[in-house]
Amino acid sequence: MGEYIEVSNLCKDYTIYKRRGLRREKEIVHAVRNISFGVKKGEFLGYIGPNGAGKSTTIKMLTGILTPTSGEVRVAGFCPWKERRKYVKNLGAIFGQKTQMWWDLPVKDTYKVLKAIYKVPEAKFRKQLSFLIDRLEIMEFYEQPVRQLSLGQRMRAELAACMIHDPDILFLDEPTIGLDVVSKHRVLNFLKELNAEGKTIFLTTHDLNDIETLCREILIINHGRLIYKGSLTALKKMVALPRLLKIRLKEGHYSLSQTQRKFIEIYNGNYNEKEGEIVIRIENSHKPAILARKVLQEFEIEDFKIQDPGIEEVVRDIYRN
Ligand SMILES: Nc1ncnc2c1ncn2[C@@H]1O[C@H](COP(=O)(O)OP(=O)(O)OP(=O)(O)O)[C@@H](O)[C@H]1O
Repeated sequence: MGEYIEVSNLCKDYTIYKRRGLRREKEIVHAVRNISFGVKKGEFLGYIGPNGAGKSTTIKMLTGILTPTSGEVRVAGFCPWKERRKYVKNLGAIFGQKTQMWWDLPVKDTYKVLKAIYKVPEAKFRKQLSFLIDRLEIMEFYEQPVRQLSLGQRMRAELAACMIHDPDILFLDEPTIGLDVVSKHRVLNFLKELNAEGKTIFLTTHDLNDIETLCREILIINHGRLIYKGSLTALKKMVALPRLLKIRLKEGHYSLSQTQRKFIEIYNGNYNEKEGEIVIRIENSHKPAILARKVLQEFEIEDFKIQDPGIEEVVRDIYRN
């Protein structure tokens, strides 16, 4: 195939034990079920799916932390769990929920330890470190122990840590979790820059706006199965959800008459009385112009707009199937 990341028929089962009265019963959880896909070098791939879909399990197998129940994976020519030693030189990984840094060490010492672990030559280390410090604005907390950092600072420090050895591939499992707008912006810009320079990035996140900003390709996983691979634009076309008509009522007209309520009901709309906002899905059977005219006759309107469904809605619709 010649893909940079090649995954074929990948499966992972976990065995769990559940108590049933006095007996302990064995149960198999099929976390990843027969997944196959390929990723090209330099791609920025978004790996998304609802809670418990199997995202982290997949990333753990791709980074060699977990051995699959069956199936094959090749990343940059390596089998991650069999050739982990050699493989990690090419690899940077972040698991947003856990830190990979040493809690009591100052940030700068963490980087020195990593330099030694990855045997990074001094000159290369200095160059890479100054690049990371600059882009991720690390200087302000460089001397502080990791445990004193804010979440946003820690995530930036963490991102730098996984890149000390300048790897070609990054696996990022929720790298923007809990970040404020400013920190997040910084991290996303940095990832964009890395990708533009040729790094292959595999990103997992629940933040679909991040995906929309960054990823050309997405994979969607649900109940351990791959249910979509392709571009976001193609996905939106495929799902083709109806557009939304959003109507804001004039202040003082938020409490609706019987007829107005009936109107909303007929069009299967929703009404938020606190905001004075009506939302109606424009189904194919509706003629938008006629619908708009009727709305204008029926309500005292401040403003209205027609919106395409956002990525959130498109993906939610896919998860449902
Ligand atoms: N160590 C484990 N032992 C048993 N079951 C597990 C283990 N790790 C994960 N699972 C189960 O496997 C399934 C997939 O979990 P996984 O963590 O891969 O999902 P996820 O898509 O990353 O979810 P989230 O978005 O919530 O992080 C879930 O049903 C989960 O309960």
